[in-house]
Amino acid sequence: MKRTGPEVVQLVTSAQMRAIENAAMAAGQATGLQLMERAGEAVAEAVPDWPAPRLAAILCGPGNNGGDGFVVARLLAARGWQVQVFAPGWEAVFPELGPPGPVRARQGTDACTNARRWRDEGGSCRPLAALAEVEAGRILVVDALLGIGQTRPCDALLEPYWRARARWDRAGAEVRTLSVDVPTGFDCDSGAALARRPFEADLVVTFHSEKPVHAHLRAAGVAVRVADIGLGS
Ligand SMILES: NC(=O)C1=CN([C@@H]2O[C@H](COP(=O)(O)OP(=O)(O)OC[C@H]3O[C@@H](n4cnc5c(N)ncnc54)[C@H](OP(=O)(O)O)[C@@H]3O)[C@@H](O)[C@H]2O)[C@H](O)CC1
Ligand SMILES: [K+]
Repeated sequence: MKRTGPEVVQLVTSAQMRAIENAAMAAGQATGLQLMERAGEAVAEAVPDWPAPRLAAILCGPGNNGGDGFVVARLLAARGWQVQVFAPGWEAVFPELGPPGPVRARQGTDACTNARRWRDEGGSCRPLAALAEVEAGRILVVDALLGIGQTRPCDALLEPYWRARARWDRAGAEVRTLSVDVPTGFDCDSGAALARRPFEADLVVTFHSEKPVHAHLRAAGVAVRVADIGLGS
């Protein structure tokens, strides 16, 4: 987080963020894949070191936010977490997800590279509806459904999570939540809700600089951490 004064936080819009990323990539400072790996590493570093048994339920959306999620899945599995990925739109990479649905991940993206890497290293994916089968226990939910690219209502994406979350809470589960970059259900530049119940994160890990939505979240008492992913000042 860049401070131009003790109390002033410089916010960047989603368009400015993309311009910064594109400029860094064009200057050869980093590739998109390297930026995504650094983003995933920063999120994994923010994960509490819970004692086992501990499940990380990683919700991976169809864009590069979901790509960050596949990096986090790989890193947490390597650290001994039980990891389950729930990934709408990735049927082309994970046939076990069944026939394609309304959400489609684009092929040939950095996210797709990480989705394939998760698959090739033995990882699997389940539909979001399979959250209903997750036993109540010690659960970390990583929200990598939508990030700075969300633009329209996403209640349908979040509904399976809220249904499972109600069951876990009734069963007394210990649930912690972490959002990658922006909680799903918020517009990055206005902070406006894009869902009746946006994802509620205990912690949001964003990259390079806060966006306007983060100022709203901090004002509402949500913890926001800014990770440096090597995009310079
Ligand atoms: N190298 C990089 O670009 C890095 C990016 N980081 C991470 O990337 C995201 C931004 O990724 P982006 O793909 O631009 O956007 P999102 O992942 O947030 O989502 C866009 C995709 O989701 C679809 N979408 C949008 N709204 C909805 C919705 N309500 N329901 C379903 N699907 C939705 C959208 O589809 P369209 O039809 O709108 O095209 C896109 O497919 C950023 O937040 C970071 O997490 C890395 O952190 C750094 C490197
Ligand atoms: K997110």
